[in-house]
Amino acid sequence: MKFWNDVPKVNRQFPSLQFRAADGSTNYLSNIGIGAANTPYSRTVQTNYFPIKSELPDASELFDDLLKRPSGGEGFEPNISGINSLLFAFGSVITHDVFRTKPGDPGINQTTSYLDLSCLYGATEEEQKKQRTYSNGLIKPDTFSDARLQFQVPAVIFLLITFSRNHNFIAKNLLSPEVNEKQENYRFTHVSGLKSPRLSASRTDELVFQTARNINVACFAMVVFNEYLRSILNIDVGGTYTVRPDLQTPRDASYGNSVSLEFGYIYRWHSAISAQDEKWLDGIPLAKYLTLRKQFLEDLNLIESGESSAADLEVAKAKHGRDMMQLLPEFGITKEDFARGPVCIGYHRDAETHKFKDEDMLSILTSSVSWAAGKMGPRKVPAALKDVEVEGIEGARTAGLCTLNEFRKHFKLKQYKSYAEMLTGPQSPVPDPSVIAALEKHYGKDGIDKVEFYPGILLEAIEADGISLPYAAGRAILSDAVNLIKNDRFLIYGLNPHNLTHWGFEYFQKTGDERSDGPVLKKIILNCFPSFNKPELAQILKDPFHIPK
Ligand code: HEM
Ligand SMILES: [Ca+2]
Repeated sequence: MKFWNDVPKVNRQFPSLQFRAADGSTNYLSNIGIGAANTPYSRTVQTNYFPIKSELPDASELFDDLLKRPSGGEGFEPNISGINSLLFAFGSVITHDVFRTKPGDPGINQTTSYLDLSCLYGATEEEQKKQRTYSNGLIKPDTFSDARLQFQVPAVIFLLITFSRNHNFIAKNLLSPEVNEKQENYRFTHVSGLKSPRLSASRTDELVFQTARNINVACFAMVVFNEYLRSILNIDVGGTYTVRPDLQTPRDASYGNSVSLEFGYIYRWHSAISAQDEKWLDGIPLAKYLTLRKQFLEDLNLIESGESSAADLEVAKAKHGRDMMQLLPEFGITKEDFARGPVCIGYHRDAETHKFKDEDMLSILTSSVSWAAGKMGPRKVPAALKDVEVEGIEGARTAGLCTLNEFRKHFKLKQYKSYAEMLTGPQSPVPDPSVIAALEKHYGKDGIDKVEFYPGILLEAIEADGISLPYAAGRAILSDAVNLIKNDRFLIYGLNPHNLTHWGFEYFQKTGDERSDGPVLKKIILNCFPSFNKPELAQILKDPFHIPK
């Protein structure tokens, strides 16, 4: 038995497969498709609740009565933990990295179930190609792949673009003489006459691109561990306690990861949107855009299912293009902006450099640090997101998700016996009678066991600790984070100097830089905006997801 156990029975490390596939496949070789883009979501909780769908509450009325934040700034209350809008902008980058529900088919995830910056690099080979320059491992400046994000608040886009700049910063460093020649023995280039590998220019590009991508994803993961998860758990961001799974023993698991439908709902944190971001949302014609997009995607589904022809595809694309062009002026976006890739509302790329202005990016990122995130709970979702939420509620029904009590049972939490119990918590010792009345209207007088997982998960009483999430969400989110990270072989085994180079191994870590005191996001921003690398900026970014005291 002793000898038998020495060799892992499912081999998890494969030195020649040190780069991620564009679509996330081959992360776990015993099941190469697990977590790949365009595969089914998994289900976490089994349900015994199969209601007649037509008898369920009307989703639009549910939103108006239970989810909608009173408008005009009245409904906003700050989150007591002092967290800011930037935390949720980063949260949005994370959630869109792992959830991209197929319109019209909520069981399918169109992106990779791994934290791999798929919103930046693309979630398929085809999408990735569009991001690359195919020269020296660089990607196209200041652009990103996932067009869903272009109608999000600018902080989300500027965070993603910071990681785009970080990629090119890394790629340039890998090819510098200090790294490529001195430290890595011409790992990336061929120099005739020297003992260096015979690499073509395209092989150099591929090696630098993929290595830079791995280092960039390591940086992203490090912000998740060092700043994001610590802020969520309310652990001192400057402290030494680590939540890095690759430093814990045993470094095991890696079954590959397939995110679940339920977690895609748990992470819909629209109720935390800041008052400033809510105001911004009210100023854009989001509903018009979503209607256009829905029509287009329905057309695409008909084509995919064989009900329409390839010629119809061209017609649908041309029509969508025309419709979008008409809408652009309302968003303040020019045709030139749009032609250069996904846009950022209110901001323009320079015609020559194709880059956003450093000042614009930093102004948004630093303002978001000082904007309070919202308190969660009933009636906290900005009205502008009504269509998104109605679609969400209906999608959860189509997918046959469980009830709130079934979800709680799975996570070994007590099952509620009444609406009052569900709404009572440290921050709401006396539940709001009008919320109870609305629940009775929709789910019946004693309908607690019928409250659907979604929107139920948004309505529960919120916790007093961490970032004051609703109870079940706060409990479950950690299970998801652990699986997401511990089942990714690149994060568990791949963060080493052999895969990432010695320079890269130092760069992604909190203490590997000359600014050893700081969080990783601060380091990245200071590196990517060198002319703004000043003590004032460093101070603002020291604890980037909390409002400065
Ligand atoms: C003002 C900011 C935001 C806007 C305008 C927005 C908008 C949207 C829209 C339009 C959708 C429908 C799916 C799609 O993207 O096409 C969506 C879904 C979603 N949102 Fe947001 N959102 C915002 C902030 C956030 C934040 C802060 C989070 C979490 C930290 C979040 C998490 C999600 C998740 C998990 C989904 C489901 C994604 C999927 O399954 O495809 N969103 N949001
Ligand atoms: Ca991903």
